Amino acid sequence: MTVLSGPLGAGKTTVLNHVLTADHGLEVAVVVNDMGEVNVDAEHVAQQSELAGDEDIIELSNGCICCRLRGDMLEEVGRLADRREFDYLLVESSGISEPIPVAQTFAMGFEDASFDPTDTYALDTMVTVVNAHSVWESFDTGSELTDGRLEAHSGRVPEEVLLDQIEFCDVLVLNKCDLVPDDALEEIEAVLERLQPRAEIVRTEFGDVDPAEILGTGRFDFQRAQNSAGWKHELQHDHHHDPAEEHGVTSFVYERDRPFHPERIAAVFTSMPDEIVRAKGFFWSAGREDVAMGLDKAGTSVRAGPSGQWLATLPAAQREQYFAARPGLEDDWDDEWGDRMTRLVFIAREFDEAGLIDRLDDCLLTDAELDDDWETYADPFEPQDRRELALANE
Ligand SMILES: Nc1nc2c(ncn2[C@@H]2O[C@H](COP(=O)(O)OP(=O)(O)OP(=O)(O)O)[C@@H](O)[C@H]2O)c(=O)[nH]1
Repeated sequence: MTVLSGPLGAGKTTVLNHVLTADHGLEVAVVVNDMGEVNVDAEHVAQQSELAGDEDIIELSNGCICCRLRGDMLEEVGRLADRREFDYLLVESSGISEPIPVAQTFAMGFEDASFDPTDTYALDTMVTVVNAHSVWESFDTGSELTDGRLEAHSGRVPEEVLLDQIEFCDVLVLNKCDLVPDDALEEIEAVLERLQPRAEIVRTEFGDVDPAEILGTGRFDFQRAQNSAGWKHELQHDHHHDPAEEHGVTSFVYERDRPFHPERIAAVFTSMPDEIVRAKGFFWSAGREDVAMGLDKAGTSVRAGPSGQWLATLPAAQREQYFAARPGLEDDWDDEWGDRMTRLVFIAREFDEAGLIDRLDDCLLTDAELDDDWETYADPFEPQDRRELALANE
């Protein structure tokens, strides 16, 4: 089976229709998840598809298959498998579906569901369809990557969901290429490659993808997909390399073991230039030695705040387990501060890297400030009891 993800209007249904009517010799069943009251998408698919009789298309409306409808989705595809013979299942997720739980549901099943998909289905390819035109416009004008037409979902903004969809997939279909000049397409692809180095990128107009690019590719692997985000790649590999720039797209890791002044760093985070398409990682904010702060910038949306634990705050026995599991971890240990430090990845286009590094360095505590009582600093980040925090969309 193949799952199609991507924001509203990117062209998922167009791709689906193209594949259903293409000549690939496979009998394809379809699941469409639409958030609307009326399932417009499924009607649309049914009209266009020669294969489609009533029973070929399952509609799941009024909920999202990444959360509320996980169990319903499995039960429906279970019934489908009992009822009919077909070769391949195509799932079109709603624009706001987060791809990881959807993939998890199919690859591993879901506790509350009576149907175990792993007996019948094999998740083969996670495809994300992106709208080349809206990405291009966002580069030009600094507007949102998603053309703002998605609703927020589980507290997240559309651009965060889109970044998840890009970072967790096997194939990226860059659709609506007819609306964008060729040289712009190269830059868009260069950014997508930075965000997601592992995915195959396929350019399409009106969803005219070769079915072999998205059906039966054998590309999906849960572990690999989960680790394939460009920012993870940067964090986990040589931090100090200077990759060749392609079309002005750079990525770099900022690493320091001195804490930030909370107000100064918050000011920088809320005013990061639009050229920074993605930023991710953790940082040390003076006065918050109890918690690792996280930074998450997806397009124009920025969040920063408490997001994880320093190993230094764990009981010694538990910490030893981490050391045992991750050789090298102990080497960076500071006698006084343990693993508290900052490590942030930035992926940006046409961008003054040295300028940003200077701005970040200006946020580090000065030698004099190191002697301050950091607890007295005003803290612009959300309180501890809320994991996700708040600089969103200022
Ligand atoms: N110019 C242009 N228009 C396209 C292309 N692909 C799709 N469209 C149009 O874009 C609109 C949205 O396409 P859909 O396939 O419905 O998008 P979707 O991702 O399924 O959107 P939802 O189902 O609403 O979430 C339709 O009017 C399509 O005709 C393309 O490559 N170029």
